[in-house]
Amino acid sequence: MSAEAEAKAVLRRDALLRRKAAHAARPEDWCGMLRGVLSAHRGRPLAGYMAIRSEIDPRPAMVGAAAYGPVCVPVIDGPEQPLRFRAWHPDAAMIPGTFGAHTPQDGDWLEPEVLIVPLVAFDRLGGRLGYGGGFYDRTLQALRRRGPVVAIGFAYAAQEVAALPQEATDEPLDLVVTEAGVVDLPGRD
Ligand SMILES: Nc1nc2c(c(=O)[nH]1)N(C=O)[C@@H](CNc1ccc(C(=O)N[C@@H](CCC(=O)O)C(=O)O)cc1)CN2
Ligand SMILES: Nc1ncnc2c1ncn2[C@@H]1O[C@H](COP(=O)(O)OP(=O)(O)OP(=O)(O)O)[C@@H](O)[C@H]1O
Repeated sequence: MSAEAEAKAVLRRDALLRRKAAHAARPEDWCGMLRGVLSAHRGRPLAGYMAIRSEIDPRPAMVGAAAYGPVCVPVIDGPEQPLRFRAWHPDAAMIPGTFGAHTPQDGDWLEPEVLIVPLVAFDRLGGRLGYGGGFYDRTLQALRRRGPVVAIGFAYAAQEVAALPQEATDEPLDLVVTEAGVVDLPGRD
């Protein structure tokens, strides 16, 4: 393991503990800020996600967005493969997917232009730490080669860390939204 990967493993453990505590505290309106940000992107194909464990739940914002345009959620194609995205709507039949996140039982495959990205930790440069599969890095790299995308990290404010170690394959977030507001990313303005 590289030094960066080892440092990430330590940060991941600590950030997951803070995420758990934030999730257990059940903030009253955790999704209003995300809804506000997404209102600027109405009608564009949007990828959400089905929350697992203590992830902050974007579903209320996805339900809102589904009234204006296509919404999809990630499906794992295989290890070391970019994610694929299947159309989702509030009544879609869901089945358990790899690693526990639910995925639509059937439906069209979509290419999102706006993505709500789950994460374990973020920093103020748009750095993101996930579960370590590299899925979103590969996915954002592939999507950005094809056209402009907006990657919106969604997290509890408690998941912020001072600085994440950067690996060459890390794909930055364009924006980070928490239950408390839009995080200022000075390095990305
Ligand atoms: N809600 C949600 N959906 C998502 C993701 C996510 O982070 N959150 N993903 C984002 O990529 C993909 C799923 N990727 C995941 C990859 C690993 C683990 C996981 O639990 N890993 C174990 C270690 C597994 C191992 O090493 O064998 C762990 O962290 O304990 C979870 C999700 C696609 N869908
Ligand atoms: N585009 C890529 N091409 C090849 N390898 C990659 C790519 N993106 C990531 N990886 C590999 O995947 C490993 C895991 O990446 P990282 O720790 O950044 O995952 P993560 O962003 O935390 O996970 P996830 O996105 O699945 O939630 C990296 O160490 C890297 O070797």
